[in-house]
Amino acid sequence: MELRIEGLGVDIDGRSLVHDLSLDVRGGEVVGLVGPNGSGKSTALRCVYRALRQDRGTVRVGADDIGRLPMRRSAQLVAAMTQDGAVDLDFTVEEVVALGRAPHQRGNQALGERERALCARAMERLGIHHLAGRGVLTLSGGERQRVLLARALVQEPEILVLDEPTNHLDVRHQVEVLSHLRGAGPTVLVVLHDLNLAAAACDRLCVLSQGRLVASGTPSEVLTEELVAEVFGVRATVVPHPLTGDPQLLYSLHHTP
Ligand SMILES: Nc1ncnc2c1ncn2[C@@H]1O[C@H](COP(=O)(O)OP(=O)(O)OP(=O)(O)O)[C@@H](O)[C@H]1O
Repeated sequence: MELRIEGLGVDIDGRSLVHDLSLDVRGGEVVGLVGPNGSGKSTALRCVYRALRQDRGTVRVGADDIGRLPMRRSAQLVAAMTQDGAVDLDFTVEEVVALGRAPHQRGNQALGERERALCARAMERLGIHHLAGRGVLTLSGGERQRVLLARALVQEPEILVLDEPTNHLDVRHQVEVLSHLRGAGPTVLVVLHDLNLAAAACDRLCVLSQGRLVASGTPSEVLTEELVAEVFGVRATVVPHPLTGDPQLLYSLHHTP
C-alpha cells in the first residue's frame, strides 16, 4: 500500500520543525529519510505513526487519511520501530513480540496457532529465538532493537516506519536488519544516519535539512559530493560500490569543506 505525506507542517513553540513536507512511498518500496541531527526526521515520522499530530498537511495510507481513522485501524496499518518504543516493563521477549498482534486481537484473547507461529518465525528470522524467555530489561541494546523489530513485523502492517533501527547494532546485525526491509512485505519509511547503509538498503532517499525536503531520488541521484558538503558540512568522496554500484561515501578526517 502507498504512503503519501502531503504538505506536512509541524510547529512547536513558534518554531517550524517540519515545513511543507511532501513525499510518497510506493507500495513495497523502501525509502530512507536522511539528514543532519535536528533536521526534523523523527518529528515527520512521529506524524506517520500518530505519536504527534501535525499542524498542517495529511498522511495517507492508500486512500485513507490516517488522522481520521480509529486508532485501532491505524495501528493495524502502520507499525513503528522507534527509539522511544523501548519497553520498560519487565516482560519476556516472547511477550513483547506477541504485543505486535494487539491491534488485531480482541481484549485479552489468547494468540491462536497462526499468531504463535508468526511470532516464532519473526524471532527466528531476527536471531532472538534463544532469548524468548528472557526479560527484556536484561537484554543488550542490540538485542532489544531486534525484539522491537520482531514486534513490528508480527503486526503485519501495510506500512513500517523505523527510526534509526540500526542504532546499537554491531555491523553484522546492521546489515542483517536492513536486509530484512526489502521484500519484507510492508512499504517502508526508515530514518538512517549511515549514508552508506542507506544507499545499500533503500530504493530512494529523501533528504531533510532544517525541516525542509532538499533532495529526493535514487541513492545515486541524491548522494553527491555537493549535497553531502552542503547539507552535512562534510567533504566526502563518492565511489560506486565495486559489487553493487551503490554510491558509497569515503570520508577524510583531515579535510573540511
Ligand atoms: N517536543 C519538542 N519541543 C521542542 N522542540 C522539539 C520537540 N521535538 C523536537 N524538537 C526540536 O525539533 C528539531 C527536530 O527534531 P527531530 O528529533 O525531528 O530531528 P531529527 O532529524 O530526528 O534529529 P536526530 O538526527 O538528532 O535524531 C530539533 O531541533 C529538536 O530539538
